[in-house]
Amino acid sequence: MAFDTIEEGFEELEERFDLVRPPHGRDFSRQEIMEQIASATILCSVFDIPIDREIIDKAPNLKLIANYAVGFNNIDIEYCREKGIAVANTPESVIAPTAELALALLLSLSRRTAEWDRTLRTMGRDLKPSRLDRLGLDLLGKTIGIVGFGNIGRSVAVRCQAFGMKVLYYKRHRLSEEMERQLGVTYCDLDTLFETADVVSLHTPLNEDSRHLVDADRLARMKPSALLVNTARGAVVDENALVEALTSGKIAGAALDVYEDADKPNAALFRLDNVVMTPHVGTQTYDARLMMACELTNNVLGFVDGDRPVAYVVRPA
Ligand SMILES: NC(=O)C1=CN([C@@H]2O[C@H](COP(=O)(O)OP(=O)(O)OC[C@H]3O[C@@H](n4cnc5c(N)ncnc54)[C@H](O)[C@@H]3O)[C@@H](O)[C@H]2O)C=CC1
Ligand SMILES: O=C(O)C(=O)[C@H](O)COP(=O)(O)O
Repeated sequence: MAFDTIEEGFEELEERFDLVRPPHGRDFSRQEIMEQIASATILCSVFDIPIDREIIDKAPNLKLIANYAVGFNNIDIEYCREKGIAVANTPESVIAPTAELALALLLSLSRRTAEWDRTLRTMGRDLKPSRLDRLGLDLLGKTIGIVGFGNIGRSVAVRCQAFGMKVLYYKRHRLSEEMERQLGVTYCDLDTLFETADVVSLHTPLNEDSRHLVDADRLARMKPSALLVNTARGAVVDENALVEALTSGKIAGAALDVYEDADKPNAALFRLDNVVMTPHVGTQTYDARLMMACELTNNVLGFVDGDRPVAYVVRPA
């Protein structure tokens, strides 16, 4: 699939609206948005540019913010409510790709594929591992604890069950026992989850309850053999505490797609071999990009025409 095919997802927007787009291959900067937004009624936003009061106040005609992401921690939701600005996101298209990346990272960490790749490239054909070098971890029979059991968390659960893992989950509002039975998952409180799981995978949005949900105390509760996977948002984890836990052997490893400081990894992480890292690429697939474009377009058209469901985070006033 080529990039042009992804563009098809935005075609109806191009046809219907006076669309102001950034140059091919990059996003508008914050400054550019501030300069161009004065007459806009609809803003299509991306997760890494905060849509805060300062930007919103520059757009007196703004009626809808259509986020090109499911996570909306980049948007001042309360201020949108106050101003009667609707907000929509793209929940459907990100589920499978993000769940797949969580599994890709977990497998890379548990089987040390990134380490082996680096070593093999360095040593070349001379590499002949001894039978006890860099032993990995089987997932079969292990327990995964999923924190935040929404669309992506559940999708990760199903994939882990296919690997023969037991699934514990935590979310703020427990599922019914019948639903837990159907899904084959067990609810437990956060501390028990961190103490019991062989793998902890994070899938909460970033909100006031989840900021630093994984702190020094929770990391200290984990088994020394346990692995942490974060494809949610960087600030769900206290990254300094994580570096300490990884360095001191409190936990065995971490697989990270997101980072606390504007998605830039703490420099210490680069020196740790028990860490696998990707640069926030949960939805970096052709399929996801096309679907996200279609979902965003659908939200905008549904808002304007009122003829189809829209994935609202904040409904129109
Ligand atoms: N790495 C990447 O590229 C991507 C990251 N994400 C992140 O994943 C997050 C989850 O996405 P979805 O599963 O689609 O969202 P969702 O809304 O379907 O599920 C979120 C779940 O977390 C629970 N939750 C909310 N606050 C919580 C808290 N403080 N403590 C514990 N549980 C809490 C909710 O009850 C719900 O079960 C997004 O908000 C986004 O930040 C999403 C897509 C791509
Ligand atoms: O959906 C979310 O939430 C995400 O984190 C995004 O999928 C990230 O998407 P891009 O901004 O990388 O397009």
